[in-house]
Amino acid sequence: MIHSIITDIEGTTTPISFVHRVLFPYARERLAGFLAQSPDHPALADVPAPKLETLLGWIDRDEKITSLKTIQGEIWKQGYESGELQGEIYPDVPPTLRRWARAGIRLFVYSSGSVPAQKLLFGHTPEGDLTPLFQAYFDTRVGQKRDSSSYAAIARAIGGTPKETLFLSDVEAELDAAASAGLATCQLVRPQDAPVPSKQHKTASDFDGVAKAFGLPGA
Ligand SMILES: CSCCC(=O)C(=O)COP(=O)(O)O
Ligand SMILES: [Mg+2]
Repeated sequence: MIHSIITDIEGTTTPISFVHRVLFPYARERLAGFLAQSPDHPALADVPAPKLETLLGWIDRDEKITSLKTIQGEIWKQGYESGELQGEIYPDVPPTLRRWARAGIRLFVYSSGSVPAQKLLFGHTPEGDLTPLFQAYFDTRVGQKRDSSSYAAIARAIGGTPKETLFLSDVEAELDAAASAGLATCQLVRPQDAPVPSKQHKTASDFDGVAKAFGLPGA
């Protein structure tokens, strides 16, 4: 019986194209301005000089480095607050999350994006503010998403039994790490994002498929 669900963002609730073609370029284009305006921002302390080139390289290699994720989140904040950015969510996600929350299932987010960036994305969707649906948010400060210790730490933080906690992601290595920590897992195989379907984990093409696979409230 699943009592808690932890969801990834990119490729799971949100198209990969939105992250790579909208969010990342938005931050990349404004990075030099951010460095000029906030040279003493604490997240820059861990960035080796030359800072602009280092950060641009990290973005280009899609490095999941906490200081980069913090800085991207700071830049996206201006975009969400001005209305230039709106968080893209797959249409099956909001109604299914609402059904699960109404059934008493506790909902959490774990993404490489910073917690403030996660809240901005779910707080500014075409369906309105989805943040009240989630009990807590986790990012790389808890550990990297391919390390099983990250899932063990999240499971301890949220309480309950790991096997009654379901982790949703499109990335098999993340699901392997979560399964090693004893969590139930399901791979989202979104046709638009074209991931390689796992042979080790249950798969679903949308959140309603997750509901069917685990006997949860669905459409
Ligand atoms: C918080 S939205 C931006 C997502 C992001 O920066 C990222 O690197 C995607 O990571 P995920 O762990 O959600 O695949
Ligand atoms: Mg993902």
